[in-house]
Amino acid sequence: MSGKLASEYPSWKKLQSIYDNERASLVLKDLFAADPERFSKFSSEYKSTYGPETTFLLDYSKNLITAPILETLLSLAKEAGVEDVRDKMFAGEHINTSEDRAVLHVALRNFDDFKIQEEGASEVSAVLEHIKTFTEAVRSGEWKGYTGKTINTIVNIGIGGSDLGPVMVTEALKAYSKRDLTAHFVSNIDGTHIAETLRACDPETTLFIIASKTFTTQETITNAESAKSWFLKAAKEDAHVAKHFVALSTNTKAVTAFGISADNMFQFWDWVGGRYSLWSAIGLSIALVIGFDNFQQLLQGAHGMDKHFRETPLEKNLPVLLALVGIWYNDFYGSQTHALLPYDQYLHKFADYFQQGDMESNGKFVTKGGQRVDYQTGPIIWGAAGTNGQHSFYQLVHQGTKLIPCDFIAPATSLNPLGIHHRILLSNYFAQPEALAFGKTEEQVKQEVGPNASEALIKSKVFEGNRPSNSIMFPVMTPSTLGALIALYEHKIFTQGVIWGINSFDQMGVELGKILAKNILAQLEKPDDVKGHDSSTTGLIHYYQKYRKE
Ligand SMILES: O=P(O)(O)OC[C@H]1O[C@@](O)(CO)[C@@H](O)[C@@H]1O
Repeated sequence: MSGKLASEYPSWKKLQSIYDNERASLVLKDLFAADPERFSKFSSEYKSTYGPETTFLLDYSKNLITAPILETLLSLAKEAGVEDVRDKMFAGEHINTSEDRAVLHVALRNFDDFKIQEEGASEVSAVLEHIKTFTEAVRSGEWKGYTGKTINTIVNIGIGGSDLGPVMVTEALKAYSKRDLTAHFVSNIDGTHIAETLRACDPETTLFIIASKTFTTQETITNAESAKSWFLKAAKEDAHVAKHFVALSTNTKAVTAFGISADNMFQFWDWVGGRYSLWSAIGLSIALVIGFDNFQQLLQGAHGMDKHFRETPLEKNLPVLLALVGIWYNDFYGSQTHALLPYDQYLHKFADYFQQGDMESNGKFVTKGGQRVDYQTGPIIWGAAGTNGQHSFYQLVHQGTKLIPCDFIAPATSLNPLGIHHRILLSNYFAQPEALAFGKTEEQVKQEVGPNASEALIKSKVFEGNRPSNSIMFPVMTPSTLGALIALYEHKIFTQGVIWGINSFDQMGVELGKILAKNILAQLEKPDDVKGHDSSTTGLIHYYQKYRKE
Protein backbone atom coordinates (compact mmCIF):
# COMPACT_ATOMS: atom_id res chain seq x y z
CA MET A 1 0.00 0.00 0.00
CA SER A 2 2.71 2.53 -0.98
CA GLY A 3 0.16 5.04 -2.22
CA LYS A 4 0.84 5.92 -5.83
CA LEU A 5 0.74 9.48 -7.09
CA ALA A 6 -2.88 10.04 -8.13
CA SER A 7 -1.77 11.97 -11.18
CA GLU A 8 -0.29 8.78 -12.63
CA TYR A 9 -3.62 6.99 -12.94
CA PRO A 10 -4.99 6.81 -16.50
CA SER A 11 -8.36 8.11 -15.34
CA TRP A 12 -6.72 11.09 -13.66
CA LYS A 13 -5.14 12.04 -17.00
CA LYS A 14 -8.48 11.49 -18.73
CA LEU A 15 -10.25 13.73 -16.20
CA GLN A 16 -7.69 16.44 -16.85
CA SER A 17 -8.39 16.20 -20.56
CA ILE A 18 -12.16 16.28 -19.98
CA TYR A 19 -11.77 19.33 -17.77
CA ASP A 20 -9.55 21.10 -20.31
CA ASN A 21 -11.80 20.33 -23.28
CA GLU A 22 -15.32 20.14 -21.91
CA ARG A 23 -15.42 22.50 -18.94
CA ALA A 24 -17.14 25.23 -20.97
CA SER A 25 -20.02 22.90 -21.76
CA LEU A 26 -20.62 21.90 -18.16
CA VAL A 27 -23.41 24.38 -17.41
CA LEU A 28 -25.99 23.25 -14.88
CA LYS A 29 -28.79 25.25 -16.51
CA ASP A 30 -28.15 23.39 -19.79
CA LEU A 31 -27.56 20.00 -18.16
CA PHE A 32 -30.92 20.18 -16.38
CA ALA A 33 -32.71 21.48 -19.46
CA ALA A 34 -31.29 18.65 -21.54
CA ASP A 35 -32.35 15.90 -19.17
CA PRO A 36 -35.61 16.10 -17.21
CA GLU A 37 -34.50 12.93 -15.42
CA ARG A 38 -31.29 14.48 -14.13
CA PHE A 39 -32.44 14.60 -10.50
CA SER A 40 -33.50 10.95 -10.47
CA LYS A 41 -30.27 9.89 -12.17
CA PHE A 42 -28.01 11.81 -9.77
CA SER A 43 -29.70 11.32 -6.44
CA SER A 44 -29.95 8.35 -4.14
CA GLU A 45 -32.01 7.46 -1.09
CA TYR A 46 -30.01 5.72 1.63
CA LYS A 47 -31.90 3.09 3.63
CA SER A 48 -30.09 1.33 6.45
CA THR A 49 -30.00 -2.44 6.41
CA TYR A 50 -29.13 -2.62 10.09
CA GLY A 51 -30.37 -1.12 13.34
CA PRO A 52 -33.03 1.56 13.72
CA GLU A 53 -34.58 2.44 10.37
CA THR A 54 -32.38 5.25 9.07
CA THR A 55 -32.85 7.00 5.80
CA PHE A 56 -31.72 10.12 4.01
CA LEU A 57 -31.70 11.49 0.50
CA LEU A 58 -28.46 12.51 -1.21
CA ASP A 59 -29.03 14.81 -4.19
CA TYR A 60 -25.78 15.23 -6.13
CA SER A 61 -27.47 16.40 -9.35
CA LYS A 62 -26.36 20.02 -8.90
CA ASN A 63 -22.76 19.01 -9.58
CA LEU A 64 -20.76 19.87 -12.67
CA ILE A 65 -20.76 16.29 -13.86
CA THR A 66 -22.19 14.16 -16.65
CA ALA A 67 -22.58 10.39 -16.71
CA PRO A 68 -19.27 9.96 -18.61
CA ILE A 69 -17.46 12.18 -16.12
CA LEU A 70 -18.88 10.21 -13.21
CA GLU A 71 -17.84 6.98 -14.92
CA THR A 72 -14.30 8.29 -15.25
CA LEU A 73 -14.26 9.36 -11.62
CA LEU A 74 -15.44 5.88 -10.65
CA SER A 75 -12.67 4.39 -12.78
CA LEU A 76 -10.23 6.55 -10.84
CA ALA A 77 -11.50 5.05 -7.60
CA LYS A 78 -11.04 1.56 -9.01
CA GLU A 79 -7.55 2.31 -10.32
CA ALA A 80 -6.57 3.68 -6.90
CA GLY A 81 -7.77 0.46 -5.28
CA VAL A 82 -10.34 2.07 -3.02
CA GLU A 83 -12.25 -1.20 -2.56
CA ASP A 84 -9.08 -3.12 -1.77
CA VAL A 85 -7.87 -0.65 0.87
CA ARG A 86 -11.40 -0.42 2.27
CA ASP A 87 -11.48 -4.18 2.76
CA LYS A 88 -8.03 -4.03 4.35
CA MET A 89 -9.31 -1.42 6.82
CA PHE A 90 -12.27 -3.55 7.82
CA ALA A 91 -9.98 -6.57 8.13
CA GLY A 92 -7.76 -4.75 10.59
CA GLU A 93 -4.70 -4.52 8.37
CA HIS A 94 -2.23 -1.82 9.35
CA ILE A 95 -3.14 0.72 6.70
CA ASN A 96 -1.83 3.49 8.95
CA THR A 97 1.60 2.64 7.61
CA SER A 98 3.70 5.36 9.28
CA GLU A 99 2.56 4.28 12.76
CA ASP A 100 2.13 0.60 11.85
CA ARG A 101 -1.42 0.60 13.17
CA ALA A 102 -4.77 -0.70 12.12
CA VAL A 103 -7.58 1.80 11.51
CA LEU A 104 -10.57 0.28 13.24
CA HIS A 105 -13.04 2.90 14.38
CA VAL A 106 -15.50 0.68 12.51
CA ALA A 107 -14.83 -2.02 15.12
CA LEU A 108 -16.25 0.28 17.80
CA ARG A 109 -19.68 -0.03 16.17
CA ASN A 110 -19.33 -3.51 14.73
CA PHE A 111 -22.67 -5.03 15.62
CA ASP A 112 -22.57 -7.38 12.67
CA ASP A 113 -19.30 -8.76 13.91
CA PHE A 114 -17.10 -8.18 10.90
CA LYS A 115 -14.32 -10.65 11.52
CA ILE A 116 -11.65 -8.33 12.90
CA GLN A 117 -8.32 -9.71 14.08
CA GLU A 118 -6.71 -7.00 16.21
CA GLU A 119 -5.68 -6.82 19.84
CA GLY A 120 -8.47 -5.07 21.76
CA ALA A 121 -11.22 -5.54 19.19
CA SER A 122 -12.73 -8.27 21.31
CA GLU A 123 -12.80 -5.96 24.35
CA VAL A 124 -15.01 -3.32 22.72
CA SER A 125 -18.20 -4.82 24.11
CA ALA A 126 -16.76 -4.97 27.62
CA VAL A 127 -15.94 -1.26 27.50
CA LEU A 128 -19.41 -0.51 26.16
CA GLU A 129 -20.86 -2.48 29.07
CA HIS A 130 -18.74 -0.43 31.49
CA ILE A 131 -19.99 2.77 29.84
CA LYS A 132 -23.56 1.50 30.15
CA THR A 133 -23.38 0.65 33.85
CA PHE A 134 -21.48 3.83 34.73
CA THR A 135 -23.75 6.20 32.82
CA GLU A 136 -26.85 4.54 34.21
CA ALA A 137 -25.45 4.89 37.73
CA VAL A 138 -24.72 8.59 37.27
CA ARG A 139 -27.99 9.42 35.48
CA SER A 140 -30.09 7.50 38.02
CA GLY A 141 -28.46 9.23 40.98
CA GLU A 142 -27.00 5.98 42.27
CA TRP A 143 -23.48 7.37 41.80
CA LYS A 144 -22.88 9.87 44.61
CA GLY A 145 -20.25 12.54 45.15
CA TYR A 146 -18.06 12.79 48.24
CA THR A 147 -20.79 14.52 50.27
CA GLY A 148 -23.46 12.06 49.16
CA LYS A 149 -25.05 14.32 46.57
CA THR A 150 -25.90 13.14 43.05
CA ILE A 151 -24.00 14.37 40.01
CA ASN A 152 -25.73 17.14 38.05
CA THR A 153 -22.73 18.51 36.12
CA ILE A 154 -20.10 16.87 33.96
CA VAL A 155 -16.93 18.53 32.68
CA ASN A 156 -15.19 16.81 29.78
CA ILE A 157 -11.56 17.90 29.66
CA GLY A 158 -9.99 17.05 26.34
CA ILE A 159 -8.94 18.62 23.05
CA GLY A 160 -9.10 17.78 19.35
CA GLY A 161 -10.69 14.38 18.84
CA SER A 162 -11.16 14.09 22.61
CA ASP A 163 -13.39 17.17 22.56
CA LEU A 164 -14.83 17.97 19.14
CA GLY A 165 -16.80 14.75 18.71
CA PRO A 166 -18.48 14.86 22.13
CA VAL A 167 -19.23 18.58 21.65
CA MET A 168 -20.71 18.12 18.19
CA VAL A 169 -22.80 15.08 19.07
CA THR A 170 -24.15 16.40 22.38
CA GLU A 171 -25.18 19.57 20.56
CA ALA A 172 -26.67 17.66 17.62
CA LEU A 173 -28.69 15.39 19.92
CA LYS A 174 -29.56 17.96 22.56
CA ALA A 175 -33.22 17.13 22.03
CA TYR A 176 -32.46 13.68 23.46
CA SER A 177 -30.49 14.95 26.45
CA LYS A 178 -31.20 14.63 30.17
CA ARG A 179 -32.09 18.24 30.83
CA ASP A 180 -31.05 18.25 34.49
CA LEU A 181 -27.50 17.14 33.71
CA THR A 182 -25.31 20.04 32.54
CA ALA A 183 -22.35 19.25 30.31
CA HIS A 184 -19.32 21.50 29.94
CA PHE A 185 -16.38 20.94 27.59
CA VAL A 186 -12.98 22.38 28.43
CA SER A 187 -10.27 22.11 25.78
CA ASN A 188 -8.13 25.25 25.51
CA ILE A 189 -4.97 25.68 27.61
CA ASP A 190 -6.03 29.33 27.99
CA GLY A 191 -6.80 29.48 31.72
CA THR A 192 -9.97 31.33 30.86
CA HIS A 193 -11.54 28.15 29.55
CA ILE A 194 -11.24 26.13 32.77
CA ALA A 195 -11.69 29.19 35.02
CA GLU A 196 -14.96 30.26 33.41
CA THR A 197 -16.22 26.65 33.50
CA LEU A 198 -15.37 26.06 37.15
CA ARG A 199 -17.26 29.23 38.06
CA ALA A 200 -20.39 27.32 37.03
CA CYS A 201 -19.52 24.15 38.94
CA ASP A 202 -20.11 22.82 42.45
CA PRO A 203 -17.34 20.39 43.57
CA GLU A 204 -19.90 18.26 45.41
CA THR A 205 -21.98 17.54 42.31
CA THR A 206 -19.47 17.71 39.44
CA LEU A 207 -17.90 14.78 37.59
CA PHE A 208 -14.69 15.43 35.65
CA ILE A 209 -13.97 13.32 32.57
CA ILE A 210 -10.32 13.46 31.55
CA ALA A 211 -10.39 12.49 27.90
CA SER A 212 -7.07 11.84 26.25
CA LYS A 213 -5.99 8.99 24.02
CA THR A 214 -2.31 9.46 24.92
CA PHE A 215 -2.89 11.06 28.34
CA THR A 216 0.16 13.21 27.58
CA THR A 217 -1.47 16.13 25.78
CA GLN A 218 -0.18 19.26 27.51
CA GLU A 219 -3.45 21.19 27.40
CA THR A 220 -5.52 18.34 28.76
CA ILE A 221 -3.19 17.27 31.55
CA THR A 222 -2.66 20.89 32.66
CA ASN A 223 -6.41 21.51 32.69
CA ALA A 224 -6.95 18.23 34.53
CA GLU A 225 -4.40 19.17 37.20
CA SER A 226 -6.08 22.55 37.64
CA ALA A 227 -9.48 20.88 37.95
CA LYS A 228 -8.13 18.44 40.52
CA SER A 229 -6.56 21.26 42.57
CA TRP A 230 -9.83 23.17 42.46
CA PHE A 231 -11.73 20.08 43.55
CA LEU A 232 -9.35 19.22 46.43
CA LYS A 233 -9.57 22.76 47.80
CA ALA A 234 -13.15 21.83 48.70
CA ALA A 235 -12.95 18.07 49.14
CA LYS A 236 -9.56 18.11 50.94
CA GLU A 237 -8.96 14.31 50.75
CA ASP A 238 -7.37 12.55 47.76
CA ALA A 239 -9.70 9.63 48.40
CA HIS A 240 -12.61 11.73 47.15
CA VAL A 241 -11.03 12.08 43.69
CA ALA A 242 -12.32 8.62 42.80
CA LYS A 243 -15.93 9.82 43.03
CA HIS A 244 -15.42 12.83 40.81
CA PHE A 245 -12.76 11.95 38.21
CA VAL A 246 -12.78 9.34 35.47
CA ALA A 247 -10.39 8.90 32.55
CA LEU A 248 -10.80 7.91 28.91
CA SER A 249 -7.50 6.74 27.47
CA THR A 250 -5.26 4.09 25.96
CA ASN A 251 -2.56 4.87 28.56
CA THR A 252 -3.40 3.12 31.85
CA LYS A 253 0.04 3.90 33.32
CA ALA A 254 -0.35 7.64 32.84
CA VAL A 255 -3.93 7.58 34.11
CA THR A 256 -3.03 5.89 37.38
CA ALA A 257 0.03 8.16 37.76
CA PHE A 258 -2.34 11.13 37.52
CA GLY A 259 -4.32 9.71 40.44
CA ILE A 260 -7.30 8.14 38.74
CA SER A 261 -7.81 4.48 39.55
CA ALA A 262 -7.90 1.94 36.73
CA ASP A 263 -11.46 1.13 37.87
CA ASN A 264 -12.46 4.62 36.81
CA MET A 265 -10.78 4.34 33.45
CA PHE A 266 -12.57 3.59 30.19
CA GLN A 267 -10.08 2.11 27.78
CA PHE A 268 -9.64 2.35 24.06
CA TRP A 269 -6.84 1.33 21.73
CA ASP A 270 -4.16 2.72 19.45
CA TRP A 271 -6.14 1.64 16.37
CA VAL A 272 -8.71 4.32 17.21
CA GLY A 273 -7.59 7.60 15.69
CA GLY A 274 -8.31 10.64 17.87
CA ARG A 275 -10.49 12.22 15.20
CA TYR A 276 -12.38 8.95 14.82
CA SER A 277 -12.81 8.28 18.54
CA LEU A 278 -16.27 9.56 19.53
CA TRP A 279 -17.55 5.98 19.09
CA SER A 280 -15.09 4.78 21.74
CA ALA A 281 -14.75 5.55 25.44
CA ILE A 282 -14.27 9.16 24.31
CA GLY A 283 -18.04 9.06 23.81
CA LEU A 284 -18.65 8.70 27.55
CA SER A 285 -19.86 12.29 27.87
CA ILE A 286 -22.24 11.65 24.96
CA ALA A 287 -23.68 8.57 26.68
CA LEU A 288 -24.03 10.52 29.92
CA VAL A 289 -25.91 13.33 28.21
CA ILE A 290 -28.20 11.36 25.86
CA GLY A 291 -28.28 8.02 27.68
CA PHE A 292 -26.70 4.73 26.71
CA ASP A 293 -29.60 3.56 24.53
CA ASN A 294 -29.33 6.65 22.34
CA PHE A 295 -25.55 6.31 22.26
CA GLN A 296 -25.98 2.75 21.05
CA GLN A 297 -28.37 3.96 18.33
CA LEU A 298 -25.71 6.46 17.27
CA LEU A 299 -23.30 3.54 16.90
CA GLN A 300 -25.91 1.47 15.08
CA GLY A 301 -26.54 4.28 12.61
CA ALA A 302 -22.83 4.44 11.85
CA HIS A 303 -22.65 0.67 11.52
CA GLY A 304 -25.43 0.77 8.96
CA MET A 305 -23.37 3.20 6.92
CA ASP A 306 -20.30 0.98 7.39
CA LYS A 307 -22.25 -1.88 5.83
CA HIS A 308 -23.35 0.36 2.98
CA PHE A 309 -19.75 1.48 2.38
CA ARG A 310 -18.43 -2.05 2.58
CA GLU A 311 -21.08 -3.79 0.48
CA THR A 312 -22.37 -1.29 -2.10
CA PRO A 313 -20.93 -1.13 -5.62
CA LEU A 314 -18.95 2.07 -6.11
CA GLU A 315 -21.46 3.62 -8.52
CA LYS A 316 -24.12 3.55 -5.78
CA ASN A 317 -21.76 4.02 -2.84
CA LEU A 318 -22.66 7.33 -1.23
CA PRO A 319 -19.34 8.07 0.56
CA VAL A 320 -17.53 7.27 -2.69
CA LEU A 321 -19.78 9.53 -4.75
CA LEU A 322 -19.26 12.43 -2.32
CA ALA A 323 -15.51 11.78 -2.38
CA LEU A 324 -15.32 11.74 -6.18
CA VAL A 325 -17.27 14.93 -6.85
CA GLY A 326 -15.10 16.55 -4.17
CA ILE A 327 -11.95 15.48 -6.00
CA TRP A 328 -13.38 16.75 -9.29
CA TYR A 329 -13.51 20.31 -7.83
CA ASN A 330 -10.46 20.09 -5.57
CA ASP A 331 -8.08 18.69 -8.15
CA PHE A 332 -9.43 19.82 -11.49
CA TYR A 333 -11.53 22.95 -10.86
CA GLY A 334 -8.98 24.21 -8.35
CA SER A 335 -11.40 24.82 -5.51
CA GLN A 336 -9.53 25.18 -2.24
CA THR A 337 -12.30 24.71 0.29
CA HIS A 338 -15.47 22.79 0.94
CA ALA A 339 -18.40 24.24 2.90
CA LEU A 340 -20.65 22.21 5.21
CA LEU A 341 -23.89 24.13 5.64
CA PRO A 342 -26.39 22.39 7.92
CA TYR A 343 -29.83 24.00 7.96
CA ASP A 344 -30.30 22.66 11.48
CA GLN A 345 -29.25 24.61 14.53
CA TYR A 346 -28.53 21.38 16.36
CA LEU A 347 -25.78 20.70 13.78
CA HIS A 348 -24.06 24.04 14.37
CA LYS A 349 -20.83 22.26 15.36
CA PHE A 350 -20.85 19.85 12.40
CA ALA A 351 -18.34 21.83 10.31
CA ASP A 352 -16.09 22.40 13.34
CA TYR A 353 -15.98 18.65 13.87
CA PHE A 354 -15.04 17.85 10.32
CA GLN A 355 -12.40 20.53 10.25
CA GLN A 356 -10.34 18.11 12.30
CA GLY A 357 -11.87 15.00 10.73
CA ASP A 358 -11.01 16.02 7.18
CA MET A 359 -8.10 18.43 7.48
CA GLU A 360 -6.09 16.41 10.02
CA SER A 361 -6.69 13.30 7.89
CA ASN A 362 -5.98 14.65 4.42
CA GLY A 363 -3.89 17.77 4.97
CA LYS A 364 -0.80 15.91 3.76
CA PHE A 365 1.76 16.68 1.00
CA VAL A 366 3.55 13.36 0.68
CA THR A 367 2.21 9.98 -0.33
CA LYS A 368 2.50 6.86 1.84
CA GLY A 369 5.63 6.13 -0.19
CA GLY A 370 7.16 9.53 0.67
CA GLN A 371 6.67 11.15 -2.73
CA ARG A 372 5.72 14.84 -2.78
CA VAL A 373 2.34 15.11 -4.44
CA ASP A 374 1.96 17.22 -7.59
CA TYR A 375 -1.73 17.89 -7.01
CA GLN A 376 -4.04 19.25 -4.32
CA THR A 377 -4.92 17.03 -1.38
CA GLY A 378 -7.24 17.83 1.53
CA PRO A 379 -9.60 20.82 1.17
CA ILE A 380 -10.14 23.49 3.78
CA ILE A 381 -13.33 22.55 5.56
CA TRP A 382 -15.52 25.30 6.93
CA GLY A 383 -19.15 26.22 7.36
CA ALA A 384 -21.92 27.35 9.66
CA ALA A 385 -25.55 26.62 10.34
CA GLY A 386 -28.09 28.09 7.97
CA THR A 387 -29.65 30.56 7.78
CA ASN A 388 -26.92 32.37 9.77
CA GLY A 389 -24.33 31.80 7.03
CA GLN A 390 -26.53 33.69 4.59
CA HIS A 391 -26.05 36.82 6.64
CA SER A 392 -22.34 36.32 6.94
CA PHE A 393 -20.44 34.78 3.99
CA TYR A 394 -22.96 33.89 1.30
CA GLN A 395 -22.10 37.08 -0.60
CA LEU A 396 -18.74 35.54 -1.47
CA VAL A 397 -20.22 32.09 -2.08
CA HIS A 398 -22.66 33.53 -4.61
CA GLN A 399 -20.68 36.36 -6.24
CA GLY A 400 -17.09 35.88 -5.17
CA THR A 401 -14.26 34.79 -7.45
CA LYS A 402 -13.76 31.44 -5.71
CA LEU A 403 -15.50 28.16 -6.48
CA ILE A 404 -16.82 26.80 -3.19
CA PRO A 405 -18.55 23.41 -3.35
CA CYS A 406 -21.25 23.34 -0.68
CA ASP A 407 -23.07 20.55 1.15
CA PHE A 408 -26.52 21.57 2.34
CA ILE A 409 -27.96 19.35 5.08
CA ALA A 410 -31.42 19.55 6.65
CA PRO A 411 -34.13 17.60 8.48
CA ALA A 412 -37.55 17.56 6.79
CA THR A 413 -39.16 18.02 10.20
CA SER A 414 -38.07 19.97 13.24
CA LEU A 415 -37.78 18.59 16.77
CA ASN A 416 -39.05 21.99 17.86
CA PRO A 417 -42.10 22.63 15.65
CA LEU A 418 -42.98 26.28 16.01
CA GLY A 419 -45.40 27.71 13.50
CA ILE A 420 -43.77 28.88 10.30
CA HIS A 421 -40.16 28.65 11.49
CA HIS A 422 -39.22 25.33 9.87
CA ARG A 423 -40.92 26.20 6.57
CA ILE A 424 -38.91 29.42 6.41
CA LEU A 425 -35.71 27.54 7.24
CA LEU A 426 -36.35 24.93 4.56
CA SER A 427 -37.40 27.49 1.98
CA ASN A 428 -33.87 28.87 2.33
CA TYR A 429 -32.36 25.36 2.30
CA PHE A 430 -34.04 24.76 -1.06
CA ALA A 431 -33.41 28.24 -2.48
CA GLN A 432 -29.70 28.64 -1.84
CA PRO A 433 -28.49 25.67 -3.94
CA GLU A 434 -30.96 26.73 -6.66
CA ALA A 435 -29.53 30.25 -6.70
CA LEU A 436 -25.97 28.94 -6.70
CA ALA A 437 -26.69 26.57 -9.57
CA PHE A 438 -28.81 28.72 -11.87
CA GLY A 439 -27.97 32.31 -10.91
CA LYS A 440 -29.54 35.35 -12.48
CA THR A 441 -28.73 36.64 -15.99
CA GLU A 442 -28.11 40.20 -17.03
CA GLU A 443 -31.42 40.14 -18.92
CA GLN A 444 -33.27 39.10 -15.79
CA VAL A 445 -31.57 41.87 -13.84
CA LYS A 446 -32.51 44.45 -16.45
CA GLN A 447 -36.13 43.34 -16.21
CA GLU A 448 -35.97 43.99 -12.49
CA VAL A 449 -34.06 47.25 -12.29
CA GLY A 450 -35.60 48.98 -15.29
CA PRO A 451 -34.12 50.88 -18.25
CA ASN A 452 -32.48 53.68 -16.32
CA ALA A 453 -30.19 51.52 -14.22
CA SER A 454 -26.48 52.02 -14.82
CA GLU A 455 -24.43 49.33 -16.51
CA ALA A 456 -22.38 48.99 -13.32
CA LEU A 457 -25.43 48.42 -11.17
CA ILE A 458 -26.77 45.82 -13.57
CA LYS A 459 -23.43 43.96 -13.61
CA SER A 460 -23.26 43.98 -9.80
CA LYS A 461 -26.62 42.26 -9.60
CA VAL A 462 -25.78 39.40 -11.95
CA PHE A 463 -25.36 35.92 -10.43
CA GLU A 464 -23.20 33.80 -12.71
CA GLY A 465 -24.52 30.62 -11.10
CA ASN A 466 -23.10 27.25 -12.12
CA ARG A 467 -21.86 26.83 -8.57
CA PRO A 468 -22.15 23.21 -7.46
CA SER A 469 -23.62 21.71 -4.33
CA ASN A 470 -24.81 18.49 -2.74
CA SER A 471 -28.05 18.39 -0.77
CA ILE A 472 -28.78 15.92 1.99
CA MET A 473 -32.19 15.66 3.65
CA PHE A 474 -33.44 13.25 6.27
CA PRO A 475 -36.87 12.88 7.94
CA VAL A 476 -35.85 14.04 11.43
CA MET A 477 -32.65 14.22 13.51
CA THR A 478 -32.23 10.97 15.43
CA PRO A 479 -29.16 9.33 16.99
CA SER A 480 -28.95 6.73 14.22
CA THR A 481 -29.34 9.36 11.49
CA LEU A 482 -26.48 11.36 13.00
CA GLY A 483 -24.37 8.22 13.25
CA ALA A 484 -24.95 7.45 9.60
CA LEU A 485 -24.16 11.03 8.55
CA ILE A 486 -20.88 11.12 10.47
CA ALA A 487 -19.83 7.74 9.07
CA LEU A 488 -20.78 8.92 5.58
CA TYR A 489 -18.27 11.75 5.83
CA GLU A 490 -15.64 9.56 7.55
CA HIS A 491 -15.73 7.16 4.61
CA LYS A 492 -15.71 10.06 2.12
CA ILE A 493 -12.48 11.27 3.75
CA PHE A 494 -11.06 7.73 3.67
CA THR A 495 -11.84 7.38 -0.04
CA GLN A 496 -10.23 10.69 -0.96
CA GLY A 497 -7.10 9.80 1.01
CA VAL A 498 -6.75 6.49 -0.79
CA ILE A 499 -7.07 8.17 -4.18
CA TRP A 500 -4.50 10.82 -3.22
CA GLY A 501 -2.17 8.05 -2.03
CA ILE A 502 -1.68 9.66 1.38
CA ASN A 503 -1.92 8.30 4.90
CA SER A 504 -5.15 9.74 6.28
CA PHE A 505 -4.53 8.30 9.73
CA ASP A 506 -1.39 9.86 11.16
CA GLN A 507 -0.87 13.51 12.08
CA MET A 508 2.81 14.36 11.89
CA GLY A 509 1.92 17.97 11.10
CA VAL A 510 0.82 18.73 14.65
CA GLU A 511 4.19 17.89 16.19
CA LEU A 512 6.62 20.70 15.21
CA GLY A 513 4.59 23.52 16.76
CA LYS A 514 4.24 21.60 20.00
CA ILE A 515 8.00 21.02 20.23
CA LEU A 516 8.85 24.67 19.51
CA ALA A 517 6.27 25.77 22.07
CA LYS A 518 7.79 23.52 24.72
CA ASN A 519 11.25 25.02 24.02
CA ILE A 520 9.90 28.57 24.24
CA LEU A 521 7.96 27.77 27.41
CA ALA A 522 11.20 26.60 29.05
CA GLN A 523 12.84 29.89 28.03
CA LEU A 524 9.91 31.97 29.32
CA GLU A 525 10.33 30.33 32.70
CA LYS A 526 13.87 31.76 32.97
CA PRO A 527 14.73 35.43 33.62
CA ASP A 528 17.52 35.63 31.06
CA ASP A 529 16.85 36.71 27.53
CA VAL A 530 15.49 34.31 24.97
CA LYS A 531 18.01 33.01 22.45
CA GLY A 532 18.00 31.08 19.22
CA HIS A 533 15.02 32.63 17.54
CA ASP A 534 14.47 34.85 14.50
CA SER A 535 14.05 38.58 15.13
CA SER A 536 10.27 38.36 14.80
CA THR A 537 9.80 35.64 17.41
CA THR A 538 12.35 37.37 19.66
CA GLY A 539 10.65 40.76 19.19
CA LEU A 540 7.24 39.33 20.02
CA ILE A 541 8.57 37.67 23.16
CA HIS A 542 10.26 40.90 24.22
CA TYR A 543 6.95 42.77 23.79
CA TYR A 544 5.20 40.15 25.92
CA GLN A 545 7.90 40.42 28.59
CA LYS A 546 7.28 44.19 28.80
CA TYR A 547 3.73 43.55 30.00
CA ARG A 548 3.75 40.06 31.53
CA LYS A 549 2.46 39.84 35.06
CA GLU A 550 2.71 36.12 35.77
O1 LIG B 1 -6.62 12.51 22.86
P1 LIG B 1 -5.23 13.06 22.97
O2 LIG B 1 -4.16 12.02 22.95
O3 LIG B 1 -5.14 13.99 24.16
O4 LIG B 1 -4.96 13.95 21.64
C1 LIG B 1 -5.79 15.08 21.43
C2 LIG B 1 -5.60 15.56 20.01
O5 LIG B 1 -4.25 15.97 19.76
C3 LIG B 1 -3.94 15.76 18.40
O6 LIG B 1 -3.63 16.98 17.84
C4 LIG B 1 -2.76 14.81 18.26
O7 LIG B 1 -1.70 15.35 19.02
C5 LIG B 1 -5.19 15.16 17.76
O8 LIG B 1 -4.90 14.26 16.75
C6 LIG B 1 -5.87 14.53 18.93
O9 LIG B 1 -7.25 14.31 18.70
